[in-house]
Amino acid sequence: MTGAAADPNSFAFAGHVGAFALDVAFDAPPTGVTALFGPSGCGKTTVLRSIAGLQRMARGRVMVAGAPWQEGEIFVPPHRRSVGYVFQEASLFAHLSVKQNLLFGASRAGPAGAGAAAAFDDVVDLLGVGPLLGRATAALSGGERQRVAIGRALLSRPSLLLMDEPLAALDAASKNDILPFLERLHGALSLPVLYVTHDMAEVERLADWLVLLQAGRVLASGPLAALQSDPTLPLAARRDAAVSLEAVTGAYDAAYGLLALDVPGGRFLAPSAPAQAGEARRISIQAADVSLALRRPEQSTISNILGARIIEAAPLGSQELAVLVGLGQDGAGARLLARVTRRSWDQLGLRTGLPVFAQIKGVALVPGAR
Ligand SMILES: Nc1ncnc2c1ncn2[C@@H]1O[C@H](COP(=O)(O)OP(=O)(O)OP(=O)(O)O)[C@@H](O)[C@H]1O
Repeated sequence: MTGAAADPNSFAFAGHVGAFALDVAFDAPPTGVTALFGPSGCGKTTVLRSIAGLQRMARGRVMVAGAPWQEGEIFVPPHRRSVGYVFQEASLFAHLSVKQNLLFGASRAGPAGAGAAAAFDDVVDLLGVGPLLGRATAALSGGERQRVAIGRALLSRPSLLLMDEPLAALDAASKNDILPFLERLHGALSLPVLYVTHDMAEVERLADWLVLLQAGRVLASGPLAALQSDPTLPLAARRDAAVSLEAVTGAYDAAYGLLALDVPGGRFLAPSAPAQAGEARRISIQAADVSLALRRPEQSTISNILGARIIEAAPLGSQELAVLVGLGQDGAGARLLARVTRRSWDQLGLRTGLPVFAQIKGVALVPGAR
């Protein structure tokens, strides 16, 4: 369970809550968003509560930034753990204004000083809550309440931010309002965030690292793209199975509104608003939009046709396969999933190690700057 070299965060719990058995162990990188993803009832909230010390499992180990919060006889009580906790429903103090709610968070961070004042302004800016400071919390929308709750959690200067489905209670419009703030947060914070969700679109927009949970166990954990592209994991069987890749923008073709996006081993073209070259952008490619050919197709309407090599395949039911390909002649580039029928697999004689051409029908730019 050793992760990144610098102060990895590691978590392990085993025990029961009522009849539910939990047995998990995973690491999270020192900064960035780790999504805990899995079906309802798989234990996501129980894991967060155990990390916060609100739940004590029979066995547990919690290391945050190199400090033991739980290990053997050590059990740091919840109020001594440096966590910010954001819940599905923002629990703000109704008798306090927005500013007073935020200051309450800051008061938990220790003595106020110049640094604390700067942090207050930064957090207010980051979350766009400046215009709300004088308001009563009853006068806020759901999305605004969540932004204040996140701000309050951040101002307590936590070593770890826990977010339990912070968008689940919001309607689609409020969700879309708040996602850009979360994305900004992602870029600006140098602390680890554990983010519980069962919405894959949120994972794709916000997460760098993924922990897949199922029935109280960890199915897999690792970098987002590595888990998304693993044809043997349940993610690959979803109709919306997709791989997120970190691309760098190239030239913009204004005549056709197409942006070049470079990834290791290949270049994609995607419809886009004008963009500068040399910017990091996350792109998403759905497995259902990737097909494979033995020869480079000519006279195709598909403009993204890249040389690749088959790395691995796994059955999806009885009629289809999830096929992992690596871009480039040697297959060492970025990895994509292709959903192909068993019939095509047999008729083309596809197999591991075979060079192919991947035809990619749709390349989506994931919203939000990376
Ligand atoms: N206090 C409790 N007593 C008994 N069982 C509990 C308790 N808390 C949780 N459970 C059970 O433990 C299991 C895991 O619950 P948990 O809330 O961690 O799941 P989850 O993955 O967060 O689910 P959801 O996505 O629906 O929020 C569930 O079966 C739940 O019913």
